[in-house]
Amino acid sequence: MPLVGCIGQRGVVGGGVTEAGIRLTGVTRSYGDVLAVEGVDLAVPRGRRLAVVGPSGCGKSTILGLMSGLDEPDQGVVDVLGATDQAARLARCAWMPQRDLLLPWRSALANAAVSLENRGISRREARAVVRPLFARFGLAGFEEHRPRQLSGGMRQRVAFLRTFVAGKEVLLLDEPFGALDAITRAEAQDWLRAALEAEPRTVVLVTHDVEEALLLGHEIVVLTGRPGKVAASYAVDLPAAATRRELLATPEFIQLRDKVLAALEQRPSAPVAAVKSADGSPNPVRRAEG
Ligand SMILES: Nc1ncnc2c1ncn2[C@@H]1O[C@H](COP(=O)(O)OP(=O)(O)OP(=O)(O)O)[C@@H](O)[C@H]1O
Repeated sequence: MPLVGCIGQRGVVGGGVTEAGIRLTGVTRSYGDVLAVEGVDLAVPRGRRLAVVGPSGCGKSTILGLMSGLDEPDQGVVDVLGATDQAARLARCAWMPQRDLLLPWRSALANAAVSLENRGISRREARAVVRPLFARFGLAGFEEHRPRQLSGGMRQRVAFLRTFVAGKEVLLLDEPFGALDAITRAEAQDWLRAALEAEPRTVVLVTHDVEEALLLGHEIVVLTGRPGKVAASYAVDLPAAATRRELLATPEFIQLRDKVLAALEQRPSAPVAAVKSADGSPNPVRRAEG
């Protein structure tokens, strides 16, 4: 599998996937006096990738926690692949946090295999499953290295591999590259995108980085400041480009980035065409206009 192939040219939201993925309807969650998110409506078609951006503290991680089944809303419904009860949501979701949380005493291989072992697969079998994936994840030759012997980008790849082999259909990625320097982060984004193109999952990515949202999401949702509400959403429909640099320089990329930034800063931007969910229904969010 090429790690970075031809980038851009994603199918638009509405590209024929009809199965329900994740749907939040009227979701509100408070922590004591703090109203974290209010009346959130979101839909992620199965097999698609939603990027969630918003100001710090607006409830992005709260939304992931609700999807994952680790938390319950005060109001509203969280449906993950047809399941609304907490345990069933937990069973469907794998979570990748910002920090890699690798076990320092375990090799990269043993760390990546941990999620399989947690599912009751023997250590030997788990490692045999994970080992061939190391090359595909750009980690060949580093199987026996301890986390401290790996670069930040490599550690994140091991963490992602661990998340990926957990066998869950939904991947919840909470600022997975937030701790990486700019160059490593760019490589990690290209790599993750290629990995998800090769083996699609239903993905929700929380990020502060608008470029990352454009590069990795099929759709982007912008939240308001706390309490987080959906302010706008955008389909990501970019032209084909041979390289990341070319893609970032296309008028489509620049325009969309400006629209998302404008929505984040709550300043006017050019009108945006309505986005449709993959099942053909309008995604239940307000659009940035103006
Ligand atoms: N378990 C909790 N107990 C109390 N308050 C919480 C809890 N989880 C979140 N909050 C509060 O809810 C609000 C939303 O938090 P959340 O972490 O979801 O925001 P975020 O958008 O992910 O933030 P950041 O971008 O800074 O990571 C914040 O004010 C936070 O302090």
